[in-house]
Amino acid sequence: MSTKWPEGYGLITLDSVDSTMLEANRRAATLAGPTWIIAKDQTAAHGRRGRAWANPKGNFAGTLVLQPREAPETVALRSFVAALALFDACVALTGRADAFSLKWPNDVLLHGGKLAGILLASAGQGGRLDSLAIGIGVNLRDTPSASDLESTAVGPTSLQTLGVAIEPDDFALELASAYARRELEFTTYGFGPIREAWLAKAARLGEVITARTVREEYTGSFDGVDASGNLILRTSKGTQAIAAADVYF
Ligand SMILES: O=C(O)CCCC[C@@H]1SC[C@@H]2NC(=O)N[C@@H]21
Repeated sequence: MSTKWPEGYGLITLDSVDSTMLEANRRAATLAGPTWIIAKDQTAAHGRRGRAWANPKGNFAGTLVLQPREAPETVALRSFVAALALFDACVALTGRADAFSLKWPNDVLLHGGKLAGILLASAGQGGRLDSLAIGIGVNLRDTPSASDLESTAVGPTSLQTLGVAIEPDDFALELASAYARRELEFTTYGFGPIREAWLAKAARLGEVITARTVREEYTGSFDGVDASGNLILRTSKGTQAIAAADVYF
């Protein structure tokens, strides 16, 4: 059976935009339901911690805008929901479950290289969120050049390296459908099954990794992810639960 656009999800497609994240911010108040904003080209795409995101045409770039009802800490767990949906879409389109893995908090790796990144941004006031924007970039065809990346970053890769040519529109359909399924799982059963599924695909679980926060660096055994989505690292100074960091292998 061919994949269908998920019921209840809107779609806005743009030829060119500065960033689908900025477009999501401009449009959020006018959107009544979950909506994907997808662009063929972005002129000012950005990633986590304000880094530039290279977005050559032929790769996938989109932002899903949601109107969440939960507390902010629950809303933030959608970073794992989105990562799993990305994983699902990649497997559905390539048939290669063995090739992909997940890197905390929300990168998708292909044979250990960075295939896709996710960026979350929320808007709201007084402890209540009015909207959540989940930005997703996937190297379908091209990878950024090494000179555009930090020397310590995981090297980039693309789906093309698997010998499959996937058009952005086809990827969008598969991703939107996978996201809708994972979102339903999350809102019905909570974070538990999402966390289990994420851990089953986690890269370097049980191995020694380094997490760099704004102020500190921790190296230790990657013991898992807790019920709040924190990275659990067993270090020589004890077990650390880390809420936000860049991870290095
Ligand atoms: O790994 C990261 O740092 C996250 C990268 C997120 C990039 C996507 S591309 C679509 C959306 N628009 C942006 O400007 N950023 C996100």
